[in-house]
Amino acid sequence: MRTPNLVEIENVGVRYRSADLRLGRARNDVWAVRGVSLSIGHAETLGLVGESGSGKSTIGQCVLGNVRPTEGTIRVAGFDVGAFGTRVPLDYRWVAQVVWQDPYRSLTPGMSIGTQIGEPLARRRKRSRAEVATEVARLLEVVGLEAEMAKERPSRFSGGQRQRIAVARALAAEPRLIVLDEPVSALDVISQAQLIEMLEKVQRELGVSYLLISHDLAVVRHMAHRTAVMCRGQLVESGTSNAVAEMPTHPYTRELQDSVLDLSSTEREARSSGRAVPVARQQAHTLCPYLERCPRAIGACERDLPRLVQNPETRHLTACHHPLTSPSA
Ligand SMILES: Nc1ncnc2c1ncn2[C@@H]1O[C@H](COP(=O)(O)OP(=O)(O)OP(=O)(O)O)[C@@H](O)[C@H]1O
Repeated sequence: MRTPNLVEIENVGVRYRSADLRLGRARNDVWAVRGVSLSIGHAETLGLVGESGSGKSTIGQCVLGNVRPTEGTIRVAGFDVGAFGTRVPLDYRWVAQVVWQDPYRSLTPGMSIGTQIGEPLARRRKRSRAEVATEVARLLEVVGLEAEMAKERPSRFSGGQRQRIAVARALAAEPRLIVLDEPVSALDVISQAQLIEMLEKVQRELGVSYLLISHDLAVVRHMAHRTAVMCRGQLVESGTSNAVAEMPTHPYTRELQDSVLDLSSTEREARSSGRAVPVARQQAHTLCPYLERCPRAIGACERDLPRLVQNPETRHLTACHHPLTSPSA
């Protein structure tokens, strides 16, 4: 039976054990994400935005089955992904694939791209060499490259072309979901636009879903049907991409929009003045993750963790005691 959502993430928390602690010293575990609930529909793109360290990649790794959540559940196409052991089952590799920011993470430098795209094809089902070659040519065409390029190695290609090859390799597994972890941030503006257009075309034609991880709200707005905003491991706002971009209700989302670089204005200010960047006061995520930087903080913010509630005007969810569209904003 086809469920309404391909991906269901419920109340997920991930605690990393500190790797560099020597025996005899107290553990200093880090909750990278806490209390995160998200869903992704069939043929839908969910954009996950937030500054560096907000927990986006951790969510992506959980969805891929590479990181096991400490708490909560993750279901993807009927797989209980959160319950996987140390090895991701092969069957699940045909469900979820990834394209990294740096295509060299997905591509092997010394191997022709045809061999690399063909490898999952041959493993997925029995095919003759000729069938694999035909399918590789078709996939290259799907991502806007020429069939003859199959015999070339990755080093011959530009960054944008390498990302197309990485997408073709992911598509060879015939996945239902592709995690796109900062797929365009290493590219120039023109290559970014071309890659986004290609990914959208692939989605329309194949019905694949995307989890798009990015620090760039503009890219996410353009490509994602819905946007979820993360701040220090917590979800602070989510809704349709247009609503979140046009009428952000969480002050952190507004700050992200106003940031030109991948640094918050507070951090830029702090760095230029030599002040220390404020660190989260609470590890247990019992208060708003944005509290110490928020220009709109009120008494309630010092007392309780704001829950995600639906904004009556914009219809999207915001976890804020003093949201931007409240009457007193
Ligand atoms: N393997 C790990 N061990 C310990 N801590 C980790 C590990 N991976 C991530 N973290 C910590 O978890 C938090 C979230 O990191 P994560 O990479 O998920 O954030 P992000 O939003 O994807 O950041 P970036 O955009 O810089 O990749 C950070 O504080 C990070 O230092």
